[in-house]
Amino acid sequence: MSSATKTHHLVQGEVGPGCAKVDPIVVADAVKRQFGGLTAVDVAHVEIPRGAITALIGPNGAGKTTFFNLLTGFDKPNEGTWSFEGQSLAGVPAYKVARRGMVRTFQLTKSLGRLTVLQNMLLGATGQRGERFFSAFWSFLWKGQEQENIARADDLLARFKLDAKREDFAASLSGGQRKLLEMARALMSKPTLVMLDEPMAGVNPALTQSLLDHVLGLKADGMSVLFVEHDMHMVRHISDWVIVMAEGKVVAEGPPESIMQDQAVVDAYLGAHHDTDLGTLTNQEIQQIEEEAAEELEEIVAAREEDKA
Ligand SMILES: Nc1ncnc2c1ncn2[C@@H]1O[C@H](COP(=O)(O)OP(=O)(O)OP(=O)(O)O)[C@@H](O)[C@H]1O
Repeated sequence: MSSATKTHHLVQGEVGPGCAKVDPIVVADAVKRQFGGLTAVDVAHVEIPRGAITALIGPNGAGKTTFFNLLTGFDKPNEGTWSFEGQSLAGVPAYKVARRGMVRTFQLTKSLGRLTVLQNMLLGATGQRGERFFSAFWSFLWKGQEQENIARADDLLARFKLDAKREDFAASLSGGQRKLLEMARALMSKPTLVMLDEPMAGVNPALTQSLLDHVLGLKADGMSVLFVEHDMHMVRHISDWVIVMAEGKVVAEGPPESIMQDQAVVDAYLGAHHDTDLGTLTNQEIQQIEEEAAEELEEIVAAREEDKA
């Protein structure tokens, strides 16, 4: 078992919600997303540090997944600006965001389970709705460098110890192996910022350490990581920085050891979950939103294809 080497000195000036980072990779300003009368995201200012592992935590419905979707171009805010590597990303579609180096993981949906592990990495097959969506998404990124893609996929499968599963249906993988496949797939496009959506959900405790090691490995390879997670063990042990959202806003941020004792954090959780443990929340909502995001991307892809025709 390896232990996490924490990255320090991430902040410039005072620590608190919206504080400036020494070297931010993402900067968001006044980003707001409303659904009808509900304000899901209302982030005044936030900066994600480069070269570090940042956890985005908060109670169910805090707006974490919506914020993920906004940053990565899978959803559009009502207002606000944000930049990645110093360049504005407002209005940039998801596949272009990914091409620029900001990639998020996707949960392995039912239809992707009917593809092999290698096909999942390449996502070249067509047929099912989900497959078409991914195929279109990734083909924009890659533009037909098939041999290179297979070589890269094989390297990644070996690194994530999934090479023996190469020809197996993804549906036959365990929960932990699926998470590894999701991570490996995200790395296909050589990202600089990897955004992991609940990497611990559905993972058998026996595989927990291996998963944590792989996330630490991303940082060791020079990538920045932002993850949404309810598993406080993971947050405490591998994150260098924690950002807390509640009711759409950033209510606290800081290093994990101090954030866990922060009154604003305790209040944010207790306010929404009087009877829930920090570590036992469900990820049902995230799945629902991902499906909605997938539908939206499909529309974007369809619109692009119409443009080309
Ligand atoms: N497409 C949508 N239509 C209507 N309401 C939505 C939509 N997407 C999200 N919401 C609402 O926005 C709020 C924020 O949801 P979001 O899923 O971003 O929170 P979260 O912090 O990721 O929660 P969880 O930890 O449970 O996944 C919730 O009240 C949710 O019901």
